[in-house]
Amino acid sequence: MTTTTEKLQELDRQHHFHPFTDQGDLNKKGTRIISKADGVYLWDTDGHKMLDGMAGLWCVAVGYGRDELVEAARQQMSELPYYNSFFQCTTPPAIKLAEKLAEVAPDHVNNVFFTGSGSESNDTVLRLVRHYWAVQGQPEKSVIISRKNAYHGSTVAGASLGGMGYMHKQGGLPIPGIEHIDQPYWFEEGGDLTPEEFGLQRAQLLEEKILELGVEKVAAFIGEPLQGAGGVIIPPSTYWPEIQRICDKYGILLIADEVICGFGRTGNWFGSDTFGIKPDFMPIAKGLSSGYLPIGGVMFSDRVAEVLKNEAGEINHGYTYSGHPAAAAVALKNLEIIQDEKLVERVAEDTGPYLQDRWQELLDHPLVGETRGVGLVCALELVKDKTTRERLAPDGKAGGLCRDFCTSNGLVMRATGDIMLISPPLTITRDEIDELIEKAKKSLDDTLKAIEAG
Ligand SMILES: Cc1ncc(COP(=O)(O)O)c(CNc2cccc(C(=O)O)c2)c1O
Repeated sequence: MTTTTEKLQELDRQHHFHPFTDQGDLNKKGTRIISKADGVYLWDTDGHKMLDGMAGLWCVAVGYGRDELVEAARQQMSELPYYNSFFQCTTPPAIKLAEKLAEVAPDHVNNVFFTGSGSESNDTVLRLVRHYWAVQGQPEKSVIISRKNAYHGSTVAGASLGGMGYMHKQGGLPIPGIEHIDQPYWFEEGGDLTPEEFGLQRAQLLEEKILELGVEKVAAFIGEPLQGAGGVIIPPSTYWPEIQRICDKYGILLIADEVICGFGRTGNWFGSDTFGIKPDFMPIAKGLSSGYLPIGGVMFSDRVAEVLKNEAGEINHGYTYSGHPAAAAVALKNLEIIQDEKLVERVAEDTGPYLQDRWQELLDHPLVGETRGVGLVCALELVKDKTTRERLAPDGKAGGLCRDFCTSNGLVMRATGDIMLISPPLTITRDEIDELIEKAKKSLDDTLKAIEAG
């Protein structure tokens, strides 16, 4: 008898192409169909329960099953399901969300342009940055410097700003005017340097690139406070202060991509607060609405707003769903929940430190070469040799094995290469963190046994 899962898998196989997927390979295996969620837990159509260590895709900040968000969507949809913010129009939820964002953002950042995703936010950033300089008589000041292994989305500009070579190969990217410097990834690339020496060295590559290109050509630098999809690469403490110094010295704009780091993930409202960055632009998405409805945005400083308001004339850019009222209403309620439940403070003072302490226990495992994390985002490196940091062969196999063991053990953990990542909902409790760690330990043991069995 064909089960519901099998029927759905067959339809999925016939019609549905998935993101970042080898579709032929997936069709042989069949998809896992996630059908229910509550709190920090997911269930698939076979009833398999999993602790969602990834909060969906880094985004479900307030956890699943929040009826307040459902009610916010229902109410807004029943009043006004959609209207745009073109033609001198706007809607109450878009206004109120913009006000709330200004309230929680760094003091000098009080302006937002709404989008539908993080990628659209970074496409917007590229156009606004270039326009900002052009209206001031410097149209040639258009190059944006980014990092290798950065992730800034999957649109043409988003993928070009990103530094993932395997994405650039599909579609003839990056587009002109985007440069990539080496990343501050000490574990893989630091060699014998101390993290502090390495952080300074990698930050100074920005100054070298600016001087190579000519400061009159360089518009901005873009970076995630910590690189998320690239493997939760947390820069050494010397990195961001040096980046900020260089941006200030040469007067280039600083773009802090807060799509993952925003809204409490690192123990502050923004990663920029945690790493001491003073951004001119902050792309946002994900935790903005806890993923309940798609919405993103670009927040920017008063200094930038002054030029865009008073010298730029009409900004010929925007999206149908910029400021979508139902998405904005959900995002507003989401931020109110984060405030009312003091989730940012909880991450900073309670569950964040607790998770980081427990996560460090994994360093005792023979497969783990490094554990790292901040707030409620963590990574661990799977290695063959803890001392030399030698990788396992072939690259990525151990990560895939560990991820699959996690899933069967009832835990969603992300693998990028041989780096294991977690980024759970901000509402996770200490007991649920204990469960996460125990399942991670069991999955590491299962992975070691499988590797030893060859
Ligand atoms: C820093 C950053 N900037 C922009 C984007 C693009 O956002 P959208 O996807 O909403 O267009 C992201 C998205 N980050 C992202 C998206 C999908 C998968 C994974 C993964 O870690 O597997 C990470 C991101 O992490």
